[in-house]
Amino acid sequence: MSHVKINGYDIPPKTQIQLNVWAIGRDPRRWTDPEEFIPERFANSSVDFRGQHFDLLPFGSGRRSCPGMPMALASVELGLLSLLYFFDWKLPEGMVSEEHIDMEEAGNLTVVKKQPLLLVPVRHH
Ligand code: HEM
Repeated sequence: MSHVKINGYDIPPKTQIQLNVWAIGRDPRRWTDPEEFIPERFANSSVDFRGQHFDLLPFGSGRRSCPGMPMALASVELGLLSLLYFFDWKLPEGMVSEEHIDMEEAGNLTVVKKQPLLLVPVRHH
């Protein structure tokens, strides 16, 4: 690739660039209440996750985007569906409100929950 200039920044050939998609996903100029868990925000939205909209890039974009996307979608949807369809979920004994769930994050290049999520499954099917 040749030398390019983007937004006033010089990018020499062979530079590796890391996009901060975490920050894009929490940008209040792009998202309403970005820190809130509102999955319905995607229900009637034209923003798609397959790499065509740069507001949301869980699988990257372009020719190096994730080739495992179909497998990832099937695994996540099937896993989540099974957990939600077959079980109700209770807080562990001693925890009275979901506000007590520690949502602190850890990590740097990838982010994980600092404390594991502890819930009690109650089978109902
Ligand atoms: C929810 C699950 C997954 C997420 C969020 C995810 C996300 C990503 C992202 C963000 C990239 C980098 C794209 C870029 O550089 O622009 C990537 C690359 C890649 N992913 Fe995934 N991925 C997932 C699951 C999978 C699975 C299940 C496979 C294989 C079975 C897979 C195989 C790959 C490979 C081989 C690359 C490198 C592609 C390249 O550099 O050309 N991923 N993935």
